[in-house]
Amino acid sequence: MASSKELGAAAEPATKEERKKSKKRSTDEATKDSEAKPLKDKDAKKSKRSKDDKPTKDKDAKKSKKSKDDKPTKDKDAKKSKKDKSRTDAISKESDGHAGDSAGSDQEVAALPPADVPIDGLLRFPDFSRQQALSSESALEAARMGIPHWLAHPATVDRNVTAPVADPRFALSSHSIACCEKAGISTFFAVQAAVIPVLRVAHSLSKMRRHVRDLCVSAPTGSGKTLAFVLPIVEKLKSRVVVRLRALVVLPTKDLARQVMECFELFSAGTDLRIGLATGDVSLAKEQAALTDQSTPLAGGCSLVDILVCTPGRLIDHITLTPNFTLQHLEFWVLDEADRLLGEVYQDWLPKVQSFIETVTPSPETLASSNAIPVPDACTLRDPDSNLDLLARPPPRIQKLLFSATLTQDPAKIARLKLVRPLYIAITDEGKVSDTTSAAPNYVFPSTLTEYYATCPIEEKPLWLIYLLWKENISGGVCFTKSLETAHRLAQVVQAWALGVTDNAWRGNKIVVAEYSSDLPATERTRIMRLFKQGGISLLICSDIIARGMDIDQVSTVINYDVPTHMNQYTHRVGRTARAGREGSAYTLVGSTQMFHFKKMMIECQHWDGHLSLIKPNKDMLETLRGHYKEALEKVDTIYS
Ligand SMILES: Nc1ncnc2c1ncn2[C@@H]1O[C@H](COP(=O)(O)OP(=O)(O)OP(=O)(O)O)[C@@H](O)[C@H]1O
Repeated sequence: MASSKELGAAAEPATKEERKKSKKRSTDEATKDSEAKPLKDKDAKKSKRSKDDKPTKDKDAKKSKKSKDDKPTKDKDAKKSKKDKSRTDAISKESDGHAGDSAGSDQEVAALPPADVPIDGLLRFPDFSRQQALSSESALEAARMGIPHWLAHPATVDRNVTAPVADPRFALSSHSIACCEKAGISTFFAVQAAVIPVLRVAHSLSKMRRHVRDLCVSAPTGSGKTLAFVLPIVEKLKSRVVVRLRALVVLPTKDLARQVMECFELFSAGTDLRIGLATGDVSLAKEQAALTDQSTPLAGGCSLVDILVCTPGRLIDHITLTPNFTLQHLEFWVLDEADRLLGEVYQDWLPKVQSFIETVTPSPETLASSNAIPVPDACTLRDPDSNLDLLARPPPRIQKLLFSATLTQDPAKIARLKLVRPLYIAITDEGKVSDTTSAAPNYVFPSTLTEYYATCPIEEKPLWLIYLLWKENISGGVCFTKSLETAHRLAQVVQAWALGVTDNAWRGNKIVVAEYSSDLPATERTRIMRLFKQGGISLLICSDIIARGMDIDQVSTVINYDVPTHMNQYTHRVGRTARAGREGSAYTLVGSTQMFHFKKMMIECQHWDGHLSLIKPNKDMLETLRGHYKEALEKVDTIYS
C-alpha cells in the first residue's frame, strides 16, 4: 500500500488562528502541568524508568505481529516472558499506593494490604499506573458539571502494558491458559492486564463482599475488551454445581451478541458451562425452551444456562414472558458498548431490568397466590431485611461491568445504573491526561491506525472512492455510508465500474465489491461475510451496520464515504481496522462544504494536528478513471429508469 508520501500527502498547513489556538492550548496544558507538579515529577521519574526497560511502540507492534504470525521457539518464549515479567513488575511497583477508588471509599482501599501481600492466594496485581490527578481548577469544573469524583479520576493504564497469560499473579487455571494458547494468545493486552486481576480478586474474596465493586472500562477499539470480561467470568463460574443464570451480558446488536457468545464458547470449551443467546434470531418459543425449564413454576426460577448473551429488547421479552426466567442468582451484569446501551434508543429497558432484579424476591403473599413452588435453597433473597440475619448466606452482589471505546461521562446516564463503589479504568497513551471535565468521552485511537482525509466536490465522491480503491489496491476494505439507500446505490455504481475495469483487464486481480446491509436476509449476510473473510471481496459497502464492535481480522482499510457527524461514530467506524496491534488505514472523503464541520469536530476532540494527513490525488489518474466511472453511472441509471 502506498504511503502518504507516495500519494503526495502533506499535513494541511495550520491557519494563523489555529496556530494561535494550539499555542494557547499548550500554554493551558503547561499551566495545568505546573499545578500538578509534585505528581508529575514523580511520574516523570517513573516514566523514565519504565522507558528504560520498555521497547518502543514500533518494536511492540512488530513483536505482537511476530508472536501471532510465527510460533516463537521455547528459548525465545522464555526470554520474552522474563522480559514481560520484569515489565509488569515495574508497573506494579510504580503504581503502589495509587489504586483508584470512588469517593468515600478511599479508606477501605487504604485498609487493603499492599500490592505485594497475597490475599487469599492472589496478589493485587497489577495496580494501576496512577489515578489521574486533576488540577484544582479541573477538579472544580468536574464537580460543577456534576461528574462524580470516581468518574473524574480514572485509574489510567498505559496502553503499551502487556503481561504474559501464564503469570501466576493472574491466578488463571490451566484450562484458561490452554484456551488462550489455543486462541493464539500468549500475552494479555493492557485492558486485560488491568481488568482480569480486579475481577479475579473480587470474586475470590466473595465472602468479603466489599471487594466486589462495579467497573467502568474505557479502552480503544480492538484493544481486547471482550476477553477482559469473558475470561474472569468463565474462570469464576466454571466450578459451579447447579446451573443458574449467573452472568448476563447485554449488547446493542444481534451480530455483536453472537460474536461475544462465540468468545464465551471458545473460552468455556471443556467445561460444563452453558451459554445462551437471546437476540430474536429464532422464535421466542424456541429461545424460551433453550433458556428455562418451564415444566413446573418455581419461585427460584429454573435456568438452563449459566451465561446469557442478549440484546436489550429480547431480554425484556424474556423478563416479561418466559416462565421460570429469573435474575435472582446474577453475579455479573456486563454492558458491552455501554454508551450505546445507555443511549436514548433503549431508554426504557434499563429501569425495567433494574426493577426486575430488585423485586425478584417474591413476597410470601405473592408466593401463596401463585402456583410457584418455593424451594428455599433455590431462592435468593435480595430483600434488605434478610441481611439482618447474620447467619444467613449473603446474596451474591451483582457486579456491573461497563465497557466501551467511547464511554460516556454523562453523570445523568451513569447514575441510572446505580453503580456501587465504581472504579473507572481508562486505557490511554502513556503520559496523556484525559479531559474528565466534560460529558464527552476521551477519544483514544489504536496506535497502529493511520488516518487520511481528502477534500473533494460532493458530487464526485464516488469517483474518489474508485480512485482510492484503484490507487491503493484495496483488499479487505469497508466503506461506510450514512444510509442504506446510499450504500445500495453506491455499491451498484462501484460494482458496475469494477466490472468495466475487469472486462478491460486493466488489472490482473479482480476487484469485487459487495453491499452489506441489514436489508439482506441473514443467510445472504453470512455468505457475504464469509466470502469477505476468505479474501473474495475487496470492498464491502455498508451503512453503520457493522460500525460498532464487529471484529473482522481481514479489515485493512476503512473508508468514510459519508463524513461521520459525531466523533463516536468516527471512532467506532475507523476502529474496524488496526485491531489487536495490526496495522490499518482509515480514509475520510470530505465534501468541500463539509470541511469546516469535520475539522471543527476533530479539533474539539484534540484529534487534528498530527493525526490526519491530507491526500492530494494524482490528477491524471483521476481523469483516466473518470471515463469508466461515467460509463458505470450510465449503466446504473438505465437500471433505475
Ligand atoms: N491478548 C491478546 N492477544 C492477541 N490478540 C488478542 C488478545 N486479546 C484479544 N485479541 C484479539 O483482538 C481482537 C479485538 O478484540 P475485541 O473484539 O475484544 O476488541 P474490543 O476492545 O472489544 O474492540 P471494540 O471496541 O471495537 O469492540 C480480537 O480478534 C481478539 O481475538
